Amino acid sequence: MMGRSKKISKHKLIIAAAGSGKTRELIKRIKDKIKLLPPSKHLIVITYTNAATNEIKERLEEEISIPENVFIGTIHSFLIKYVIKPYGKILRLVPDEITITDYDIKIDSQTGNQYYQRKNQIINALSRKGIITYDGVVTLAKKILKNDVVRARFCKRIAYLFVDEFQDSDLGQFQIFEILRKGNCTEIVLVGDPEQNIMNFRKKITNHPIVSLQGKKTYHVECIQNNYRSSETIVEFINHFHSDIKQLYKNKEITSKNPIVFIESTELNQIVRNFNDLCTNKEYCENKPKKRFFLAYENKEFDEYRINNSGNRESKQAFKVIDLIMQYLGALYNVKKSKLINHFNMETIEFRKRCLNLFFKIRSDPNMKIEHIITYLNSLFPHKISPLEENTNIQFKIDKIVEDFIKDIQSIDFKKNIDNIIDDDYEDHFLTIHKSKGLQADAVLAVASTEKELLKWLEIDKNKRLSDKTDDCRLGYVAFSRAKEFLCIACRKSISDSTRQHLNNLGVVFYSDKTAAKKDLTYV
Ligand SMILES: Nc1ncnc2c1ncn2[C@@H]1O[C@H](COP(=O)(O)OP(=O)(O)OP(=O)(O)O)[C@@H](O)[C@H]1O
Repeated sequence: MMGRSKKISKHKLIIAAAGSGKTRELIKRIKDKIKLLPPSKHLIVITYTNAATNEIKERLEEEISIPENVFIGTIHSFLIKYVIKPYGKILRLVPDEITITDYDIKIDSQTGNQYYQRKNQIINALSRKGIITYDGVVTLAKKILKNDVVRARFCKRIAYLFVDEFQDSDLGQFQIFEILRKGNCTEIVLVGDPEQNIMNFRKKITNHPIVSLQGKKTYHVECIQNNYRSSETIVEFINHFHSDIKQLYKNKEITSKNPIVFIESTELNQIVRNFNDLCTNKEYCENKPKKRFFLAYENKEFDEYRINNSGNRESKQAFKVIDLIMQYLGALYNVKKSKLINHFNMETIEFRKRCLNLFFKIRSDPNMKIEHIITYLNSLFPHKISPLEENTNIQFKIDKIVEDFIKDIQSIDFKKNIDNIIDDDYEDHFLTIHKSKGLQADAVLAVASTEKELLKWLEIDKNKRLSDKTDDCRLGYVAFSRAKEFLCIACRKSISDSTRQHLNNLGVVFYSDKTAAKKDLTYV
């Protein structure tokens, strides 16, 4: 609590953990400030990615028309528009023609300051020639802003600055925000989550300002404690790992109480199989999850599974019908089943929809003639099966395949499979944890490659989490907090008794094929 005599800073640092609705909060505050924005001043929203830029623009546009003096974009595009283009030439720091490249300068065998000095020399030499690298944008902007007149003008122009995903700003970017704060003309709102600072591999910052600013008076700190994304069990679980916030479960629509499950296998195919089985096992997962994330530090973690299951990545049960249709389509179009989607050049979801149309068409008329099915297939998919094939052997073959196809489709136990059939928007996403940031899924499987990595994910000591330079602790938090209803964890190496005990203390339940056999579970 602030003492009475202490002035509360007009600048705000909003700490908002996973699933707290940061974007919604940000948009609300931006809208409020747009109302107060004089036409001669600007409001700036800094985002971390182009996708985030588009999302904020789209969501704002749903409610208001965005005025000309509102800028939403990455720090780089902001600095190019507001610093480099207007002032770089006047100060003769860049020539008339400039080219911005995303080329990254890599220098070997030099460390620390030496590395940065050398890198800056190259960046400066290139920018004098009009070639501005991605890294060079911030460096050049800071150089331009050293000029007192330019800095004062720049600061005066900007009335409001919002920074989304502040935890991902590096020191150079933070120095720009500091220039604006010290300029005293700008009100600043920084929004972020210290526990989701996972971009440190770019530039090591031991004590990121999102942490250090919390102990200072320059920013008034606000915490958003609500979690609108996850079930009560998941909110409780992820609370163990957040260093600043204990979140409150707020999405009362998620009533399921699915446990957090540790899958005991170390073999990837089996881990994935167990996970998909658990997703359809009401004892563990009340509602069958439609969107499933498979997360690991590296993409290649799941390669082994994906290669073995290409074209059929999804759970066997959910895709029995689609799989059967694909088998026949493969035979009719003379293409390998796994190559069909590519062959038709279609999105997976679109392809599945058409398969289902075909399914319902065949089911709708038990006496449908072979040539009608072929005509229908020709209207459904971009390549033709010609019923007038001159070679009668081939024609006979096609007829026979279609005949068997009809029989098989008719014989499917409709009631038993209908849930799976209409499950056409079932989605599997294999992602690195980094890529999953900002996204959410009904069910998440997070696979650690070693016990050491797993233990980092499960670290509950705040100081150890804060001093983790590798991001591993926070990567665990990001992975776990993507889940709405169901979270499973696994490890590719066997784990020790003490790790089991730790998982146990965290309320995690264990699952293996043996557990299933013991319980004699029947899957949906
Ligand atoms: N005020 C709210 N009321 C109800 N639902 C909300 C509210 N704010 C957000 N949500 C919903 O909660 C979910 C999580 O929100 P969102 O993805 O914006 O969180 P976030 O803070 O960006 O999380 P993360 O940092 O993990 O990406 C979304 O499904 C969103 O629609």
